[in-house]
Amino acid sequence: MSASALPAIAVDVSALRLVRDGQVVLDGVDIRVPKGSVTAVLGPSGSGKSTLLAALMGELAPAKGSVTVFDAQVPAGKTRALLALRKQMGVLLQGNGLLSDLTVAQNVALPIETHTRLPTDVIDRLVELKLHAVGLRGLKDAFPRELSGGQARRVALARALALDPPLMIYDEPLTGLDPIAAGVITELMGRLNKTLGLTSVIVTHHVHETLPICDHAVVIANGRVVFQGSPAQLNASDDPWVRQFLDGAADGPIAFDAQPRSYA
Ligand SMILES: Nc1ncnc2c1ncn2[C@@H]1O[C@H](COP(=O)(O)OP(=O)(O)OP(=O)(O)O)[C@@H](O)[C@H]1O
Repeated sequence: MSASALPAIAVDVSALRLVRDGQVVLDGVDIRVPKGSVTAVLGPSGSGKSTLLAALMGELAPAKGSVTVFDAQVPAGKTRALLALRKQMGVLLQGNGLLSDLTVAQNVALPIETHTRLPTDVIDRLVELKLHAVGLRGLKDAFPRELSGGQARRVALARALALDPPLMIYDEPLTGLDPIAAGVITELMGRLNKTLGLTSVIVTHHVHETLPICDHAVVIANGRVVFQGSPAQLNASDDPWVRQFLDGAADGPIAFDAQPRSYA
């Protein structure tokens, strides 16, 4: 699908209920991710952000409701249809998942070699372009153990971009990085979204670092969406759930040690 043929809503989550081990994690969740946006999915630890991503990637089937990505319902099970949809998603998960025995270039080449039959010289050129996009062309022959945390995350980002997916999904991309490396990754996520014409969904609790590159924000708490709108609207919100999360207050409606709720 060419970028211009994509629908205006990249990800549409409707009346979604997600259950893990008999416990309702999310219920009645409606989220619309506008095409071309950088959308932050925010919420306290254990609120269900990663569980939502699992549904987006077809790893967890809805107990109720639906998830569509570029107008296609996310298929259940490890089907061919799911594989095809997953090729449209570049995913940067917590931990970089780089293979330690492979060089930087070999790590980035892996998805291209797996999913295409392109000749080696074309793959080499594509890898060079992806590494250039994250500012690491000079490190193509390095091994993961020789990289700093920020460099390793940039390599993982180049690999996530390898197949030119129109949708990027980031799960806690700033975790474990020092403030400078976190700033570099944040700037890259925003710049790549713009220059490559992507849609990005960033799951994070790094609110203040991430919001400046976002044009849409969703806050999840207590198993539901408590806010959806622009970063300016988020900052202006006086909703007690939103305020407690943004201000990092110990007292408020969000329980510090929330128990999962029973599946009714
Ligand atoms: N694989 C799993 N099996 C069973 N329960 C799970 C599983 N993964 C998460 N949960 C439960 O689902 C709830 C939501 O967890 P989830 O990891 O989605 O939250 P989160 O908002 O991503 O948290 P964090 O910010 O700490 O990563 C928690 O109660 C958690 O214990």
